Amino acid sequence: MIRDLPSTSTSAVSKELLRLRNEVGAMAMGRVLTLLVTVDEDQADAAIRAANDATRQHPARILVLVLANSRGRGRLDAQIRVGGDAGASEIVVLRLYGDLTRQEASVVTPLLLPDSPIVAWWPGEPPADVAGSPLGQMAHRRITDATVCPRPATQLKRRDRHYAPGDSDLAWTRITRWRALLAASLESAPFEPVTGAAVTAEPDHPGAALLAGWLAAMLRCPVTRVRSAAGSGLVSVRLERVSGPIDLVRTEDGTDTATLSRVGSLPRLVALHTPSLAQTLADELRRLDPDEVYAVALREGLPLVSRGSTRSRAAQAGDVPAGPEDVDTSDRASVSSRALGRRSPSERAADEAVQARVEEALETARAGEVRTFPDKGAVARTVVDELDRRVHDAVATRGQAHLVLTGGSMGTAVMEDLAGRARSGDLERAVWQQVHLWWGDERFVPEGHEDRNDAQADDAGLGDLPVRREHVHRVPAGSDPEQATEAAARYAAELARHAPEGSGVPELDVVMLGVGPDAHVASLFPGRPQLGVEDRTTAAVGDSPKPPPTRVTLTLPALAQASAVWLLVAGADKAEAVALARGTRDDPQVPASCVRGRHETVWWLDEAAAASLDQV
Ligand SMILES: O=C(O)[C@H](O)[C@@H](O)[C@H](O)[C@H](O)COP(=O)(O)O
Repeated sequence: MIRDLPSTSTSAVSKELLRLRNEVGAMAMGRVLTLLVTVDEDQADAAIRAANDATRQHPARILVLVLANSRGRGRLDAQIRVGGDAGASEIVVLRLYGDLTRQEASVVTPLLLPDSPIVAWWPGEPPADVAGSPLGQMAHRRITDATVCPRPATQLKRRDRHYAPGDSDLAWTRITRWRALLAASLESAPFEPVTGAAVTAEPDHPGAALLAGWLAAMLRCPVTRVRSAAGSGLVSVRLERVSGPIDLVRTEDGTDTATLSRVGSLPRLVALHTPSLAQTLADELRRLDPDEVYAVALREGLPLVSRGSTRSRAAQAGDVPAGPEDVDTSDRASVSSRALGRRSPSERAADEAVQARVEEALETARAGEVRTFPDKGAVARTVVDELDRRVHDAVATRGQAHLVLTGGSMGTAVMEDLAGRARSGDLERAVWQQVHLWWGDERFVPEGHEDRNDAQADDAGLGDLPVRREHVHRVPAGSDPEQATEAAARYAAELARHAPEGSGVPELDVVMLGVGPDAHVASLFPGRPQLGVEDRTTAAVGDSPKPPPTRVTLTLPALAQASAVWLLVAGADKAEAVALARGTRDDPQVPASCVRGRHETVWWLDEAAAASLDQV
């Protein structure tokens, strides 16, 4: 049934909806979500069809706001579709004219279903700040589609800059099958790390960019984007491993299949099931919780992806597959997704099962791995072993390394072990002379005062390290609490002086953090305002619950830029804090739950500090 309401009002539309509900029956009560669609006139029909098809599995009220001519008198033309081709949904098309085109939120508010989740979808170019837009602020989930926008790379940068939990993009949804196939390919022997990856696709392909970002975040290895010809879409992915590459290469015969080849097994043909717009949207509507893996791929992985060469040059160099492997195509008909028609629920469930395993692995990796040792000394020795390796890697690749030290007894234990190795000649001088040392926090007391973290490091043997004096970056000292803010600013300026263009801190290779019994890290204490600082790399602390009261600390944005965050914890008095921090995430009452490295987070624990972990 279709009911047209020209030059109407939202209250008239609301009344008509109610009348139709009674006329058409109780099915209207089965709505589980409100889908808000904002679209220009020329995309309206396609968007309505896709939204209607996508909600066949999720009965919804679909409010389609068509921004017609923004000039002239304000007017609202409405059309209500229920039953028949509207399937299990009810569709309300609202054509806005004049100044109404700038009042989307006030037009739709009276038509929202009470107590039902709201999903906003922009089939065309969305506002720059999606979550901050009037409709974005109303929605629990916000769906954009960089694929259909001009300059997709710019769109992804905006998605990152204005990201809020609940955002996702259909370019990401479309590569679900590629992600499932790649994840599955790593699920069987030989089990070995991926040492590098290359994603080949046409220039500015947002799905390829997000796929590359996901690989960079998940595999924590170098990932390169290789450019194929314009219009070639997403072409292939290569995962490099010691035993040989895994290649997923789309076939070029239009059957929506790919060849998956890996050392030790015959190349096989797999269906790609490239989803239609409606299927892609339906996939997105199945989940109302924030898609954190998308956020990781977009915000942490994508910035790590490097720009490679063209496909032909990379293929000549053997860095990417030249084309699909020769495979036995006799059973192609049974594999092509066109032959399969829509994916069977079991196949979709299988994909999702693999995705869930991969995402669980990713989440564990992001929460941080735990390494437990008999005692504090063993923790310190192993930390220094690994630290020396990281320093060598960083100096070998970038010519320098930046380490952030911690105070406390763990900080002292690490420094004592380092100094011992320096005195016995076990620290390679030429390498460690390129190392810069910083502190994660400092007590704001006079220079040389025994309470200072750097004074305790000096006492532990810092001067024996083959580190240049000018590379030891001490937080400015003082005694007047009023000067702590100025000291924090000077430390921030010193960090910025050694930072790459546009960043506030140097490329921090390893940040070491002690954890207090209250789960504080650096001088970020539970519930304190410094945890909320987003626009500075350092902050002054005036009333530390742990003496001395005045301090300077790195902030979470600074710590979050670290490649690796190592939490060094020993002692039974920390066991509860460790369990708490590992059992939650980004809780300002648990500062240790708010820090993680871009590539790695490791909890280095003695057995006493790990004692409560198995009870989480
Ligand atoms: O500035 C500080 O007060 C210390 O740096 C402190 O934050 C320390 O790192 C933790 O309390 C863990 O101490 P332990 O290393 O002794 O466990």
